[in-house]
Amino acid sequence: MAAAPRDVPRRGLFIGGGWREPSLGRRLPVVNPATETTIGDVPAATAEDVELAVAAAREAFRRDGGRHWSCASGAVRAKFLRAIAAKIKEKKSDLALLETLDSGKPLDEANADMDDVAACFEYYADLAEAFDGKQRLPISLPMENFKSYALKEPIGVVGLITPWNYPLLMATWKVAPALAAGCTAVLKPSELASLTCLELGAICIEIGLPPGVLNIITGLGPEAGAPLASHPHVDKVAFTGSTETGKRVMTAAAQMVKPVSLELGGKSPLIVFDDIDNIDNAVEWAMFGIFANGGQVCSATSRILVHEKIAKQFLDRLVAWAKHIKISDPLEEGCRLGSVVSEGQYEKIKKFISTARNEGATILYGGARPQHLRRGFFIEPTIITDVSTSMQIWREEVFGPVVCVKEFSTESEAVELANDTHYGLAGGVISNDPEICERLTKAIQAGIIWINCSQPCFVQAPWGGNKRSGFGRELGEWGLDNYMTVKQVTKYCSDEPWGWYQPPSKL
Ligand SMILES: NC(=O)C1=CN([C@@H]2O[C@H](COP(=O)(O)OP(=O)(O)OC[C@H]3O[C@@H](n4cnc5c(N)ncnc54)[C@H](O)[C@@H]3O)[C@@H](O)[C@H]2O)C=CC1
Ligand SMILES: N=C(N)NCCCC(=O)O
Ligand code: NA
Repeated sequence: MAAAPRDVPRRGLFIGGGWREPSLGRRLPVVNPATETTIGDVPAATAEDVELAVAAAREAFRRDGGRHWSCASGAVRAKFLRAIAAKIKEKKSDLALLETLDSGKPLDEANADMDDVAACFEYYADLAEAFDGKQRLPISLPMENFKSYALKEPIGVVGLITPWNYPLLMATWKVAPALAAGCTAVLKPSELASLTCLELGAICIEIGLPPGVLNIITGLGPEAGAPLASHPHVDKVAFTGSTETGKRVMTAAAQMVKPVSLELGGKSPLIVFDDIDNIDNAVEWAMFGIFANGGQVCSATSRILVHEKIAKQFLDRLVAWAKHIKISDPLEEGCRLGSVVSEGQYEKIKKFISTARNEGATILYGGARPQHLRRGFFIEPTIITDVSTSMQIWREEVFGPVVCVKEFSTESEAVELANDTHYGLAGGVISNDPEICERLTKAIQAGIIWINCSQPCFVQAPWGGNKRSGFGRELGEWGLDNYMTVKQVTKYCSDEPWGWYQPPSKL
């Protein structure tokens, strides 16, 4: 069922509008995690290539005084963004297939991701267009001799470093607003899943994006990501990934006083109250919150807090539903749980499960490789109970299909448990009582709150976290602001002298 290697295009680095072999000539294998087979390779960029990519982006930013890109009207840039969206739609099934082969995610999910990718390019095309009309809004001042307005300008050359869980979608969340704003960019996708990002390079060629506006360099974090984060000619870095790497990126950027936005890990809570009418609806959202994309979602609701009155019933239903999930080769029809992304991630998840067991938690369901799958990095949906707040499984991000469940008896206990984490990306509340929902919305320390659901994601709404989940917001209008700088313009509009100093005395 796996595609033969010939189905995976062989690409170079995408720099200055064309393909380029990496300076050191090295390539990295592409592994299909569902079959453990090598299906192709991608170039491994190093500092020399980063240098070339940043230079190409800089040249594109300034070319002809920015007339064709950075200073062009939003409508000009919107045209290119719409052309990219149209190509994504045209190539949707090929792109989704590559995404699945590279990452192990169910094909249905990869298809949905491609819809989201196209929608994101379209959304930022609309914002780019609307933006021109919103520029130079006057600022009211207390002195009528002065007139002032704010000019939003593209921040410059941006470095975009992205993860493997939604490879093309996470890149798009950055590329689309950055380009809409008039920035030029160097994208560094994750070495664990780079194929679809390289195909975005092919699309840029097809639609005639001006050379250097977007550059795409695949390679390892320390070799290709680090020199990008620390580069003196990169004006801003936007990063999504682990909290550890986020700290490194921020440290590197700090040396140049370079702004960063960081979308990092999470350990998000989903709180289920006992007033609900339909336990199965709650269970389904709880499942979607942790088993979609194999739980490899930064906002996964990986800690379920359930009211003690319904805990037994909830867990019985959760196990019943979990047993029913189709776990298979991700290309198989109806698959709902594919493999995790890599052997490293597989080993890491298994270690989390064994540590939970050793620390005294109960593996209520799952916890192992499914018996019918002999190859591939598959892990059963895993439900863990008897969890205490000092356990690793309560505290650390697993990034796999593993959820821990804890009971609570009062609302204030639920809030305390929900906030008992260094992270603050998302949180969910399932309750029939609007007042409970309202109180919890305020009480949960997180950047995203879901009420009676978990994980829906809309390009129009802000996305990002607090605490050690990072800062800055992607998507919506906020996503555009990430790539803009605000310039104050103030004009003195009077013929009268300012009158602060005494004029030199006349003879
Ligand atoms: N919050 C999220 O969205 C994600 C969280 N993770 C978590 O992180 C763990 C480790 O996964 P990784 O793939 O290693 O994530 P990572 O955070 O190291 O990788 C994210 C991106 O950063 C790049 N990178 C790595 N080191 C860098 C450096 N020193 N400077 C600049 N860029 C660098 C990587 O090449 C990749 O493009 C996972 O097990 C998971 O728990 C992983 C991916 C996404
Ligand atoms: N597209 C959906 N459903 N979710 C996106 C999650 C992005 C993240 O893990 O940061
Ligand atoms: Na891969």
